[in-house]
Amino acid sequence: MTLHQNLIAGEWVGTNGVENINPSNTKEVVGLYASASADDTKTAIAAAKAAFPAWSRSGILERHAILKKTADEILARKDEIGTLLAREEGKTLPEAIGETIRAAQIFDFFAGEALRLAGEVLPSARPNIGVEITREPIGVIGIITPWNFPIAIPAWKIAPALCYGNTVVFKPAELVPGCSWAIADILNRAGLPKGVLNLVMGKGSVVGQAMLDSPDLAGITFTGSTGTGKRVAASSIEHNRKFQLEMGGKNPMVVLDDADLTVAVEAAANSGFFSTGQRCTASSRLIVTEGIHDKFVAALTERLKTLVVDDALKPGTHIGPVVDERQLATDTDYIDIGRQEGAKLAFGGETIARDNPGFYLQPTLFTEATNQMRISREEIFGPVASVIRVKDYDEALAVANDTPFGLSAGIATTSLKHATHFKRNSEAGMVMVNLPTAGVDFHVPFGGRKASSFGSREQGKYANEFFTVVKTAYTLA
Ligand SMILES: NC(=O)C1=CN([C@@H]2O[C@H](COP(=O)(O)OP(=O)(O)OC[C@H]3O[C@@H](n4cnc5c(N)ncnc54)[C@H](OP(=O)(O)O)[C@@H]3O)[C@@H](O)[C@H]2O)C=CC1
Ligand SMILES: O=C(O)CCC(=O)C(=O)O
Repeated sequence: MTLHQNLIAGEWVGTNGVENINPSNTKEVVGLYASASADDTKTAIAAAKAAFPAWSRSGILERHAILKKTADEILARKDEIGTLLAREEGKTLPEAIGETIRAAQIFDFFAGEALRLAGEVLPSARPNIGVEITREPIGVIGIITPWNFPIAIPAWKIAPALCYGNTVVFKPAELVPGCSWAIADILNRAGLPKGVLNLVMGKGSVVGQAMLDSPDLAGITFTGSTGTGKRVAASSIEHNRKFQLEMGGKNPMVVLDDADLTVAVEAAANSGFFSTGQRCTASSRLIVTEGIHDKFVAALTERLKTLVVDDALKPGTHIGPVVDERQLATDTDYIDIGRQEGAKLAFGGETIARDNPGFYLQPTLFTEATNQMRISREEIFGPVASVIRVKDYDEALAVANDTPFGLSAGIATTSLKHATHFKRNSEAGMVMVNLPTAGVDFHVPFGGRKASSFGSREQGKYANEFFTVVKTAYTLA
């Protein structure tokens, strides 16, 4: 089997490989991917540092052309890369192709942004002096990504980093190196100069830790668990560098008495269970007012019965497998915790055997949950959601905001008054009205509040707040 190597200083290197396993069929090896050492990581950081002066002064047409070429190739290969994504992560093929198209759109967007780099010229408060305000790249950026969006999250960190003139050391999650290798290969062939993007696949405890320990990274952008996020924060404070964290969510979906039942059920099914619930924007807290509660639970349960859990590549599959054995154990542990806490198991709760050995779990719905239970407070990251019954809108809003997290929040209602009030008063970074809590656009800001996020927003033009630093220059005329 071909070994997919790391890209360090423009060379493909690495001899030892790790098997990338398909969670839909654990007998299938998707590919063999190199595993970098701490020393390889230091070499990659040194290469990025050496490449920074030239890349930071590169022309905007060069940056535009490379990002555009990358977007075009990803789009042209969407079926092939989408299939790879589905095989390595387990989301269904339509979801995986959709994510691949989104990655292409992100590269395309930042190809355009490279042509729109701008500053400001202001008169000084003093006569005969001009003031220029510009944004400069910050240096070498460390990018650490999770397994749940193997191409979109790398794209939305790499594309702006390069667009604004930074160089990159990129460590994807060891579980899903395939799509990241494909991006590095495409960017390399699109003409990115040596050392500007370095791919270091390998373990978080080795490669990721070597990045955290380096004094030469000017910034780290991270998406993943709260625990690792805190390590990124602590090491960044120690090394005086910028950092940006996207971590967990415990996103509420409020359903009011006046909701359109079909809209509410579709939004809840999508938020809670599509992509196997493995989205930081997933909703696992369905907060439902008394008048619609029983009808909503009955309709959602009927909807869950129609969802097919099977191999990610099989036509007709709605929910693919859980990503690996460890995450499956987390999910089933939480299902046990929910039962012990006294929530009522309304649907699912069991692992399922399919033709191929894989990590298949029924979509699982609890009712009679309270917002104090652990299943309502901790991120599960699987296809498990609970219904919390509330009296009215005011209580629903209070429960929705009563969480350590603040990434996304949804409401299903036909009341303009409640929708407007919820948009203003939800303590989340992203609010959805009559839409799932997950599934965001590629060109607008993404991020949360409280324990969900730290630092400036990702995506869209707001990405420049992290990837650049402002300079104010005064000139005597
Ligand atoms: N907000 C989100 O989008 C996500 C949230 N999560 C949450 O996190 C839980 C655990 O998932 P998990 O994959 O373990 O998340 P992690 O935070 O461990 O992984 C995220 C990234 O950090 C890397 N990493 C791990 N340890 C270190 C370290 N010491 N220094 C630097 N980098 C490191 C990982 O590498 P490697 O994988 O190679 O070890 C991976 O690339 C999930 O159940 C879910 O609750 C998970 C993924 C995404
Ligand atoms: O909801 C989405 O489309 C994005 C979610 C996401 O980025 C995540 O789960 O990490």
